Amino acid sequence: MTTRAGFIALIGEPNAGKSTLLNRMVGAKVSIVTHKVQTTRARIRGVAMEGDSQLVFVDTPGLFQPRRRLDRAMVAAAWGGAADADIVVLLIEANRGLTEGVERILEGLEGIDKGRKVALAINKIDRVDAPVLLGLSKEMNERFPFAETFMISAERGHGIDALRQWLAGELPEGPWLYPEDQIADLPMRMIAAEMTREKLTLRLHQELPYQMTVETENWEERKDGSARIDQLIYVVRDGHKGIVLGSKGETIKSVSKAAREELEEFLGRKVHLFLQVKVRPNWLDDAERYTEMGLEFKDGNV
Ligand SMILES: Nc1nc2c(ncn2[C@@H]2O[C@H](COP(=O)(O)OP(=O)(O)OP(=O)(O)O)[C@@H](O)[C@H]2O)c(=O)[nH]1
Repeated sequence: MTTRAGFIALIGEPNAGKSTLLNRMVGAKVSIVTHKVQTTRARIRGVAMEGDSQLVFVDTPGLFQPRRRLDRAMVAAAWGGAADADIVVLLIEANRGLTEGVERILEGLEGIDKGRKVALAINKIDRVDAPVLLGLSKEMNERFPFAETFMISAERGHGIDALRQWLAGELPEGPWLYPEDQIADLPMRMIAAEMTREKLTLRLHQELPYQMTVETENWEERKDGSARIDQLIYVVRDGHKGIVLGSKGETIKSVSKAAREELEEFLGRKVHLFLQVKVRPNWLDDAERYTEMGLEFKDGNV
């Protein structure tokens, strides 16, 4: 059996339908997966199997906020995430066409490695007539050398199978990146920890490397419908603690706010999030905890 596996970066303007498409592609199994292959540049949004191919979808947050200096770094990281992927899928809205935002993305795509396959998926085809759609497809393909064009409706499920099958066939040959039994939804506590870890990584960019972990220590459902979540952030050195806290606790405060907001959106209710930073010098050696976190340890990298 020849297996294939690889990363697919799904990019597009806000509201293009990325989440809807992801849900379609990976079915009920949209999961936030923590793994050694997790990069700081892209986050893993879900894993799908198609025949003998494993499709790992990544998301590149930050393509659209290049205002402040930090944000520019995030945008650069986001493009790095797309460049790391085996295939990039640009999702656009049929009813909006080649907007300024799409144009900006195309300019970004021109900057990444020419060998990378970029597919175009025109979404929301239920909103336009065929001639408009064909015109847009032509215009887009004249503007950029897409490897393939798909016309889909993520919401209604049209064209999704064709896209998934094409992706499966285009991924490089190689072993699966995730054991099959890991492609299930992660427990909520782990997802919550991963959200905080992601916010930390985004906020700290490259200042703080992989040697940091977040664990959900306590989860309390409150009578008013909200949840109280306590998490511990483990760093390996004393010096890292200061970086995570930031001056006057600014960094941890903004991380906490961002993570809380995402959790509230995810859970659909109010969340009280409490973060604490602890130094645990030898956590890398602690195989048991590692397994608990769903991580694998290999060659000194996480
Ligand atoms: N008519 C129509 N609406 C769609 C289709 N796919 C997605 N939508 C709608 O478009 C809106 C945005 O979809 P999302 O999946 O949240 O878009 P997104 O790209 O993840 O958005 P951000 O999270 O803001 O980046 C939602 O209201 C969807 O229901 C489609 O095929 N047809």
